Amino acid sequence: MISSNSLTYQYPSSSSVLAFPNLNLDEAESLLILGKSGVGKTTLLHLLAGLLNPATGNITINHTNITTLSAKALDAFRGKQIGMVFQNNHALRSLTVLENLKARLYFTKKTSNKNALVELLNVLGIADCQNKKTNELSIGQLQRLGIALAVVHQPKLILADEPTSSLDDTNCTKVMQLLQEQATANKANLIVITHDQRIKANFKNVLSL
Ligand SMILES: Nc1ncnc2c1ncn2[C@@H]1O[C@H](COP(=O)(O)OP(=O)(O)OP(=O)(O)O)[C@@H](O)[C@H]1O
Repeated sequence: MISSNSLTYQYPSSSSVLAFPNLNLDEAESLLILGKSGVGKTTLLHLLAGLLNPATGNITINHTNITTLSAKALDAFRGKQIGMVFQNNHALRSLTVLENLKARLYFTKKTSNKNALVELLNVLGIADCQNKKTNELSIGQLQRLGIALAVVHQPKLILADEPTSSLDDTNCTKVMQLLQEQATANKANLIVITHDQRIKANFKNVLSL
C-alpha cells in the first residue's frame, strides 16, 4: 500500500517548484507514470524511494510515513521494503551474478539460501550466468540481473526507472512480464516511470504527469 499527498520538491539550484498529483495504491496494485522529458518523473520516483526529501507533503508506504523517518531509519526502511530497477545497472562489476545477489541480501539484512537465489535467476532466465562476472553479461542479461537485484529481498514496493526504453519490442515485453510476475509473487506495489508508450497496455492504472 502506498499513498502520497501534496508532494512538492524544489532542487536547490532551481527557481521552479515541482508539484505532483496524489497517489493512492492498494496492496499489490501497479501504476505506470508517463510524462515528457523533464516533467519530473525521476524526481517523483526518488521522492517515493526516500532518496529526496519533499519540500511539502507526505508519503506513506505500508502504514509508515517515510517523510517523518530519520535518515538512518529511512535507510533501513528502504533496504527492507523498497527495490529499485535503475536505468543503468548498479551491479558490482568485480562480483559474479550470484555474489551480487548475496551482497544485496547482506546490505538489506535479509537472508535466503542458494537454491532460492538460483531459482530467482532461473525464473528470470539467467541461471546459467550465476558464476559469471557482470562485465561478461549482455545488455539483456544485465537488465534481468537489475530486476533480480531489485526483488531478491522481497520488497513491498518495486520502483522502476525507464526499465524498457533501451530494449527492442520482444525484450520490452519480456522485462515487463518479469517485473509484473515478481510484483505479484511478493504482493508488492510496482511503480514504473517511463516515456515508453509501448508498455501502456500492461497497466490498469496510468498517471500522466
Ligand atoms: N539536480 C538537479 N538540479 C536542478 N534541477 C534539476 C536537477 N535534476 C533535475 N532537475 C530539473 O528538474 C526537472 C525534473 O527532472 P526529472 O529528472 O525528474 O525529469 P524526468 O521527467 O525524469 O525527465 P527525463 O524523462 O528526461 O529523465 C527538470 O526540469 C530538470 O531539469
